[in-house]
Amino acid sequence: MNTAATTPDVTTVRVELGERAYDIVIGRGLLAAGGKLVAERLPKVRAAIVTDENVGRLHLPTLSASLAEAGIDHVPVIVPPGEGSKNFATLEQVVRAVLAARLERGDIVIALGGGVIGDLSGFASAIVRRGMRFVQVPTSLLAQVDSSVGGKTGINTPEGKNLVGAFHQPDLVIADTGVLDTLSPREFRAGYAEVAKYGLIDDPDFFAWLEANWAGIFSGGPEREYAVATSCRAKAKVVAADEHETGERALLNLGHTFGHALEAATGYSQRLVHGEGVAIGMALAHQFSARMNLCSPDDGERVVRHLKAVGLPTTIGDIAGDLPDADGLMKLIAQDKKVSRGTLTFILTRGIGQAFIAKDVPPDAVRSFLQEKLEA
Ligand SMILES: NC(=O)c1ccc[n+]([C@@H]2O[C@H](COP(=O)([O-])OP(=O)(O)OC[C@H]3O[C@@H](n4cnc5c(N)ncnc54)[C@H](O)[C@@H]3O)[C@@H](O)[C@H]2O)c1
Ligand SMILES: O=C(O)C(=O)C[C@@H](O)[C@H](O)[C@H](O)COP(=O)(O)O
Ligand SMILES: [Zn+2]
Repeated sequence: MNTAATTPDVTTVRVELGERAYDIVIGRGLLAAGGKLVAERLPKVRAAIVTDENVGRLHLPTLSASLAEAGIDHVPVIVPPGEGSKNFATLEQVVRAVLAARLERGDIVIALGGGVIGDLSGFASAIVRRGMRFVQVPTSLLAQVDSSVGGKTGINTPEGKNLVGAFHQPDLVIADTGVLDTLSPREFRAGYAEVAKYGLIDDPDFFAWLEANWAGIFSGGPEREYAVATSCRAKAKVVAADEHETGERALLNLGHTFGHALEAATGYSQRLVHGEGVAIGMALAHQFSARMNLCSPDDGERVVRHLKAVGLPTTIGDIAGDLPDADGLMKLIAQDKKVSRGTLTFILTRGIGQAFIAKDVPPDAVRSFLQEKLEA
């Protein structure tokens, strides 16, 4: 069970994981209270703040001042922005900087940034001294609604997305919804794909609410806090029930089997950022489900209509430049972590909000579906 306590300014969602339970604190302007929130829960720690050049320029001074005010000694570790930083070289940079600062096992790594920074520095915190404490300060919409929660950390390799990593839960998540005001429209849209995902998995009412209210999320109205908190509650519930993805957590992978293959195929570059891959992947998952007579084609059309309305890509053809052929994409899909004894698992659907885990999906059906989509 997850509990949530709401005040006018701050919403707290608890991730119920026994002795590793933690709070997600959500509200506008929380960055300046970051030091206090950390000190209340983790007294007398030192910290490394890992961030990227963009977020560091915009938001590091506020967090740094608030840590100093709370008496938390800290060092910044700044890496290049973008998916390309989820690699061994940047992991080494972060690990070495944390060691050089002589942080102890009980000290903290703070991820100040989007999902790239969270995944990268979370993995560093999992392996330095066999596991340090970790605080997520997510600054992208995607990180606030998804990647900062649940403890999946890791890096990419040319073979595939997130293939090297560890489950390592944070001790605290501080989501200041105000910092999203500086996010580019493209990155905001990309993060929105993961918000829509929660509706499509098992909450058709939330999807319908999003269809009616998405503009308020983008413009920074109260809809934004509601969408972040609803997404965090949905994710916290799944993570509490299945922390290590032995079962239902795989539902959070809706759209990701296709999406991750497309991200690898585009070299983890700006040609396709993660949330865009997820948007295309969710459209494909609904269309493939209709092809397999699991849901109505109308469901796929509704998903595409909404994702397009917010400006997200929905087809493979929306990706600029060359892509591998269907066999090349199938090779990438075969590296998916849901593959078991060589058979493919996809998250498919019986309709809006009715996703399910489909094992033993016939590869020939996927290949011919992809062939058709590549030619469209
Ligand atoms: N661990 C998980 O459960 C999980 C879940 C979803 C996604 N992910 C991972 O998250 C990554 C994608 O995260 P992302 O979309 O946040 O990408 P990102 O971290 O690359 O951030 C996107 C861009 O926005 C910039 N940015 C971030 N916050 C900003 C702000 N407030 N103002 C201005 N610019 C800002 C960054 O510098 C970057 O250029 C992928 O690697 C994906 O695999 C992990
Ligand atoms: O937390 C999860 O579980 C998810 O699947 C969330 C996804 O949005 C996220 O992209 C995750 O990193 C994908 O996990 P992976 O195990 O397929 O790498
Ligand atoms: Zn994702």
